[in-house]
Amino acid sequence: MLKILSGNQVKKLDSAHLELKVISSFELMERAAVGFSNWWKSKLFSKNLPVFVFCGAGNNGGDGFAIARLLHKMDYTVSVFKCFEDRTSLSEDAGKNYALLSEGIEIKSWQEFDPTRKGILIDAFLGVGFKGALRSDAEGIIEKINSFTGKIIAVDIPSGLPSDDVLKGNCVRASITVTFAFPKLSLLFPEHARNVGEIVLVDIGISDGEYDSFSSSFFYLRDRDISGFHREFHRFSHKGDFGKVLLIGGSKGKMGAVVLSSKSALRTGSGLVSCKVDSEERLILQTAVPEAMCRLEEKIDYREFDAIGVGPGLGTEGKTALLEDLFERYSKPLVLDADAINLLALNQHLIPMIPKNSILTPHLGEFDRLLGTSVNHLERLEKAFLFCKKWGLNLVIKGANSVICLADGRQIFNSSGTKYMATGGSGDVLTGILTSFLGQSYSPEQALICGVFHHGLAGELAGKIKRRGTIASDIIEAIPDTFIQLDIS
Ligand SMILES: NC(=O)C1=CN([C@@H]2O[C@H](COP(=O)(O)OP(=O)(O)OC[C@H]3O[C@@H](n4cnc5c(N)ncnc54)[C@H](OP(=O)(O)O)[C@@H]3O)[C@@H](O)[C@H]2O)[C@@H](O)CC1
Ligand SMILES: [K+]
Repeated sequence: MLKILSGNQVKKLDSAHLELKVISSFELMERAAVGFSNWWKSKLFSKNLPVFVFCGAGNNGGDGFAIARLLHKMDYTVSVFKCFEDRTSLSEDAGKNYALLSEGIEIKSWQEFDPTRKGILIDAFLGVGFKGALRSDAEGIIEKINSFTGKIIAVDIPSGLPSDDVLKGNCVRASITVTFAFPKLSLLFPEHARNVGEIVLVDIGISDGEYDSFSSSFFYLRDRDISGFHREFHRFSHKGDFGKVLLIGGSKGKMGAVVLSSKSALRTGSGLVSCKVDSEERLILQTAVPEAMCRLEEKIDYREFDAIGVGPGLGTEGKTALLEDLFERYSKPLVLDADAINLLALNQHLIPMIPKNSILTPHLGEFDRLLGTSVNHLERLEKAFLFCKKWGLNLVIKGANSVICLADGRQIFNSSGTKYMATGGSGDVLTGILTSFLGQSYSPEQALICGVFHHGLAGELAGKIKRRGTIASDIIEAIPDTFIQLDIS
């Protein structure tokens, strides 16, 4: 997993890398620009569209000059718009790249830019070196950039966005942000989605091991990380190895939730899936998911099960005793979702009884009900951190870039997923996946890392075909393909 460092650590990481690899900071900037232009090439942007590169005086601007040079070489019509006065001294590497701009590249001042022109704008005005409140001259530049109606692509971070904090002032509204080495923390906050757009991560050759000496509790989860967290099964594996799981949920009018969770547990590989549902409603489940069994007795021996997920469609009315009884009679980590979380919010005295290392999967509304409203995502992350540490629990804050908050304090941002997953039942699918992995003897950490990533990937695969028409059942149908895509047997 990639560590997410703070803006202040970026310079130190760079210096450490330059020392280790004996390359110059100029070469590192060149790698960033080459990485950007390789991504650009892959997007096949039309050469009929002129490219406007807004460059500041620091190294972010230096990236911009280098990108302008490389795109010009690729036969694009490139103009550079200087976001600084002629008397301003540029950072050393920005100065070198400015001097390398070839003749065919038009160089103008930002005031001369006509925002009604057609083209693509590259924002290399301010990067992670932006500090404090925006100066008034910078405000004007950002307003000018944002008045452009075409596509805006931010280099490293949209100008004006602080790398580790919540946006307080004005900031470039990019539709794509191409970020170097690791995604800056603030790119992953939901309140910045309109400024950041799609995130593209460009590798600049800093290996994972080089992050070891930097401390951070934030991580970024990518597809290459996943196979290392999976368990392997062999020829002699039997149904029992794949786990016997129980899902508790489903009440009148809410049976769909447990239908989705149980199907998703089966598609994730569970050997045996049983459901504890209201007995009058059982036919719905048995018709929709014939592979699942119904357990209708009042007092189930929970110890029969390798894993239990509770909450989808459960309802809250008269269900507190069920939860309390479950906590008393089952000691393995549980998956708690939806109404199980709502019940905990209403009965906070039950929280200390939750089996250690259990997993809670609130969406933002459930999170607020459980832990109170937060003014922003940073506060939400802090609340989750304190909650997980205090009670020895794990929690997923669901959303774009869902965050896995582990009991040991690490917070892992997921990279898979799509806007098309914002559909009813998507969370019930995650509950099924997580319960299934726990039942296959994955540790809660393994189950979370694999489960959250596979869930997002299944959504991506379904969304590619169904777009806005994606429904939770499509996500379930795509789960098997995620194993193929990640080459997990
Ligand atoms: N490993 C990596 O990730 C690599 C990183 N690289 C790149 O380097 C970037 C970081 O470069 P950096 O440190 O030079 O700072 P940068 O973002 O250009 O900002 C400095 C400029 O901002 C200005 N400024 C500051 N505050 C301001 C305010 N409140 N309001 C207005 N202006 C303000 C400040 O002005 P000054 O205060 O000096 O007058 C100065 O002009 C990074 O984001 C990435 O793009 C790659 O090249 C290679 C590998
Ligand atoms: K920028």
